[in-house]
Amino acid sequence: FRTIDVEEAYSGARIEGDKITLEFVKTMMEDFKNQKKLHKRYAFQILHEVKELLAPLPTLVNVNVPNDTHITICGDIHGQYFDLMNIFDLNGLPSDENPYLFNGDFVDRGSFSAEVIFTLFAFKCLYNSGMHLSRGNHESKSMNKMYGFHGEVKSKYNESMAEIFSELFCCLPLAHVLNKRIFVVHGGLFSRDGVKLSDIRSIDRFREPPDEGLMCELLWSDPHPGLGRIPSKRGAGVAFGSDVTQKFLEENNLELVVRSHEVKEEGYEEEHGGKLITVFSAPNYCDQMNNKGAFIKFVAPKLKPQFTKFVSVPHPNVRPMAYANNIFSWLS
Ligand SMILES: O=C(O)c1nn[nH]c1-c1ccccc1
Ligand SMILES: [Mn+2]
Ligand SMILES: [Mn+2]
Repeated sequence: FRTIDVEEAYSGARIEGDKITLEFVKTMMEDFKNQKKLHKRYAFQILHEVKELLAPLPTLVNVNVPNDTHITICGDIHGQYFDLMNIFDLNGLPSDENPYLFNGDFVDRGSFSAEVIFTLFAFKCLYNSGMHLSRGNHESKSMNKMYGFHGEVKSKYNESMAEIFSELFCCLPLAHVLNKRIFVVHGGLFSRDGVKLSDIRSIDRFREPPDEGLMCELLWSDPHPGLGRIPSKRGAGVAFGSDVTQKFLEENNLELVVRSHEVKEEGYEEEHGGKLITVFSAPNYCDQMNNKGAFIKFVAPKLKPQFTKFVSVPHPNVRPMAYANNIFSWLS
């Protein structure tokens, strides 16, 4: 990226002296609010830097939340940049003192996905322990080609940048554990008993999500209110019951599963007798679902979930899926 010159006429956010600063990120967020694009030089610089932070991470990341501090968990954002800005208005900007964990599905569907992911990645570069990112099933090349992110990046930036995003998504961790007690993952649990945290840590995540196995199920599974396992309506992952959640928690000495991946009318839902929480942070999803968004704040040492619900905010007149290039994806 250092070989890309920045024209005099460029009036947008600039990274001075090779260091990403809070001032740069704030200016970039303002530019994005005004539908301005980040200069390719700085865009490639963020992607280069964040790869160096993501690639060395373990596939299962242990996050420590010291006593009397907190962490905020957000679910699917799906390119709804103006609702992401609203979350930061409600709950403060990310920082080492106000850390966030975004639990996958940052992109696709909403037509401001590039702005969402550049903002999340820039905060990761700025405050490494203030921004944690889990992979969702939409952080994948096949989904991005069908549901808009690939087309959006090609349209706003270029094809090579779209390829770099696909590479970067393969570096994202697949799950996090807060204080060795709360398991956070985008999709859910498994088609077999006996999965240990060490099995998850051992997954080779540097690939597109497979159609079956632990990595697929972490990104695709859904809870169901009954017992046992039934086939998933999505054709990937499994629908797992409250006994499956209970057994997984017991076998791994955990207290709670927090996952996302499903729209919820109130933005969140406590299921499986309170042992599993779904949190979804894209309000009025696709400009049509009329759902609320939510985020969860956990304060140590109790780590009792504190829910905040919120409604959607206005956004510029660009419809969801505006960059999807597959007519069938407009029909779904
Ligand atoms: O696009 C979504 O809403 C979504 N979020 N997670 N998974 C999906 C999805 C997957 C396949 C087909 C349709 C939606
Ligand atoms: Mn989703
Ligand atoms: Mn999902």
